[in-house]
Amino acid sequence: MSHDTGTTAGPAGTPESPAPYGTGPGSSPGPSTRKRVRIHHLRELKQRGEPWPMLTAYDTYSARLFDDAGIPVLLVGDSAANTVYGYESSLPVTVEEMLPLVRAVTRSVTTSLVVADLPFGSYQASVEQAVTTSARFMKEGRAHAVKLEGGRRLAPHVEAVTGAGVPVMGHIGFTPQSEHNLGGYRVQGRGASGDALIADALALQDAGAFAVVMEMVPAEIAKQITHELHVPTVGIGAGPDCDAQVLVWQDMAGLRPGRVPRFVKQYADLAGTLTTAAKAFADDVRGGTFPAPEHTFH
Ligand SMILES: Nc1nc(=O)c2c([nH]1)NC[C@@H]1CN(c3ccc(C(=O)N[C@@H](CCC(=O)O)C(=O)O)cc3)CN21
Ligand SMILES: CC(C)C(=O)C(=O)O
Ligand SMILES: [Mg+2]
Repeated sequence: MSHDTGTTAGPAGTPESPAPYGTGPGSSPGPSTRKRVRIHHLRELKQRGEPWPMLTAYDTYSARLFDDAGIPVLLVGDSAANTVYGYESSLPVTVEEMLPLVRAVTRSVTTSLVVADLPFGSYQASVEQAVTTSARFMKEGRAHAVKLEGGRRLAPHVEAVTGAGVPVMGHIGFTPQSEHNLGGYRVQGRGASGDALIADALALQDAGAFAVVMEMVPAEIAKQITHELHVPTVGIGAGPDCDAQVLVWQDMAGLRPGRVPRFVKQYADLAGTLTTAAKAFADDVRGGTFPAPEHTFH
């Protein structure tokens, strides 16, 4: 049985109720004219063949900027383990560390749909644990949806969480929380394992997932899965044929120090900009030119 019509997406979208986004590249309608992005809008974009962007966000200023820039979906990723907390991998981050970030982002947006990434160990143990943790992210974090990693084995969890009224985004391919089981940061679904990946994607859709992230998957497999699913696919290192693309914002904006994965495109050099600004501030303070009269109260 398919649960994909969902109970949380509201009335089905019609051609007469266009999505708040999807008016072409570079479109950025003003905040006052935009309504909250809903799951049915994302499916309408898929039906129209219009790719959409997703970015991570972990704090208020970035969330407000991306909301105003017309990014329809923001993910409070467990990549916060790396980008916020400085852990070596995403495994150590906890629900207690993620919840305040989710709350900060949902408090800051008017339009973007906010997805909370469930951290490692907070949902795998049982369907009950998955429902309980998801409810915390909705109730305390005010998220609009949750995301969890895993394929067929997690289908019962996805079905239970969806049944509880919480939209679920799946995540297959390279799933960072399973790094040690997968043998490191490697492309998944090459050769014969491509069939397993297709089965995973279909199982998540049948369990009620409203979208499926595919990370580090060969482009041909990602294209096939995208055509077979009626819910949107979101690629990260999964080629150009996914319905949507996601990047970690500090990777995309060049804030992350050091080498970035092959799937990242850097659209800015925030690391260079911030370093230059910090050095200029330090020089001004040391040289006695800051604060100037205009920064001073009398
Ligand atoms: N800042 C950040 N960006 C991410 O994309 C990200 C996180 N953090 N944290 C959680 C996971 C970890 N992810 C990662 C991290 C590293 C590679 C990586 O090093 N990939 C290499 C090797 C590929 C291979 O061996 O085939 C690459 O060049 O893409 C990939 C995904 C994706 N997620
Ligand atoms: C990269 C995305 C898909 C993610 O799971 C994260 O940021 O944690
Ligand atoms: Mg994640």
